[in-house]
Amino acid sequence: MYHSAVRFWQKRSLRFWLTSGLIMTISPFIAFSILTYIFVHERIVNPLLDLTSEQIGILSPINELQTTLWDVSRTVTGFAINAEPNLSEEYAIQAQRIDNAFSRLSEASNSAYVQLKDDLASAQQQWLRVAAHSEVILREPHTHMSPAFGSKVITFENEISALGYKLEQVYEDLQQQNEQLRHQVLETLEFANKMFVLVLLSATLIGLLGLLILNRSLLCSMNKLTEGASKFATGDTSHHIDIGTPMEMASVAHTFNSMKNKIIEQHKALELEANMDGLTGLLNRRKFNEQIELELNLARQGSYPVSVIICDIDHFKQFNDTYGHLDGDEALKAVAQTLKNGIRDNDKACRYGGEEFVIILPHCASNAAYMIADKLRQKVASQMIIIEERKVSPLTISMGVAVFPEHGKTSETLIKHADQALYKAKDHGRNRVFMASTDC
Ligand SMILES: Nc1nc2c(ncn2[C@@H]2O[C@H](COP(=O)(O)OP(=O)(O)OP(=O)(O)O)[C@@H](O)[C@H]2O)c(=O)[nH]1
Repeated sequence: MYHSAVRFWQKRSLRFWLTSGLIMTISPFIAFSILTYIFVHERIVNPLLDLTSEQIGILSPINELQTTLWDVSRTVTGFAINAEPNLSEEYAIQAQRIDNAFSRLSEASNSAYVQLKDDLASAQQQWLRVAAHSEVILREPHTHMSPAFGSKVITFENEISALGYKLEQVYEDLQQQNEQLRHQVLETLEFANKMFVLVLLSATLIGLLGLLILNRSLLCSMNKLTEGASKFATGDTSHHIDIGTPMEMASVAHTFNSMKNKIIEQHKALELEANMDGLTGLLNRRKFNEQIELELNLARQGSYPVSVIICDIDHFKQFNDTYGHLDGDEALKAVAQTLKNGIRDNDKACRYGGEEFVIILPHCASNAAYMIADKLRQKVASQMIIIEERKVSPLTISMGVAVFPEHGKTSETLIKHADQALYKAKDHGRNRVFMASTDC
């Protein structure tokens, strides 16, 4: 379990870690904006909305009060004019309704502001006065309108008008405040919503921008580095990793490029060493075997001749015996240099072994090959060997020439025929060139 969890995390990419880091960085801002949004709703918007609902709850009983008050006014003045006894009962119902409305109002305005409570309390006092006046009028057993009764009715009308006016004032004030409050709540709500969306959007945009910057600066460079390294690992040595930014990655890329160039140089040096004969500087036998196959393949495809010349220094044992092995090495180097200098750039001179050399001449038919071989032979024969700053007699070489395809179609048969021609040259007195015969 622990190991699989470790493996899971180890397999996560750099992009994963960067994205996670970025999300973790912006998440406090998002959390903060969500909490602020909730806070604004819970602590500001919702209480304000409750308050407006409460005010609406107050407006309706006030409205009912106003209507009933007009009914009372009609009932009492009606009684004063007509003295109908059933109006007293009607008044009692209306008064009860007003009392109920006042008690509902006092319950509903529990958390309302002080001014409203004062206004309602004063309205209730006024109502008590109106009720007292009403009861006095309704108790009066009159048959005609006396001046005293008339003055009571006028007082009642003044009181009830004042109460009606007062209630209208309270109603309008409350309605106005309610409108203002509702407007304020809606503005706050709109602002909170806008801020919330703005914070969320900017956090997302910042996150995306951060990802984009990281992607361009780090991940792209990282990908270039990985791509360069894998190309190099698969043998593409020409690919150059080009990273400008960030500085650290550019430095890694520069170091990688330098390291790659160094490895290429070392590889070339090793390859050269592996293909070269240490003493003479010519290609060695291993490289010759590779090269002859290559040239013969090309010649088969291009249908052109390839000549092979095998050379062997004459009486080299004797030279060694006379001057010593070290001077023999010097002589071998001198002969090798003469051979190399006497051929074209496309031709290949190799040390076949001991004091034996082999030369590959692509695009060279038998006549030309013979002439080249003889020219080389003459050059070697005419070149004085210098031993310890004194000239000694030149060495001579014997040579056998075989040509693809007339003397052989494979490297083995070509070498075999060239070798046989070389033996003939030795047999016929050395320092000469022999062409392989087609019948051997
Ligand atoms: N100094 C030196 N001598 C070498 C080297 N490789 C081979 N030899 C010598 O070359 C000589 C070859 O002798 P042989 O095979 O008898 O041939 P030769 O004396 O040249 O006689 P022919 O080929 O018949 O003319 C031997 O004495 C080898 O020791 C080398 O790298 N350096």
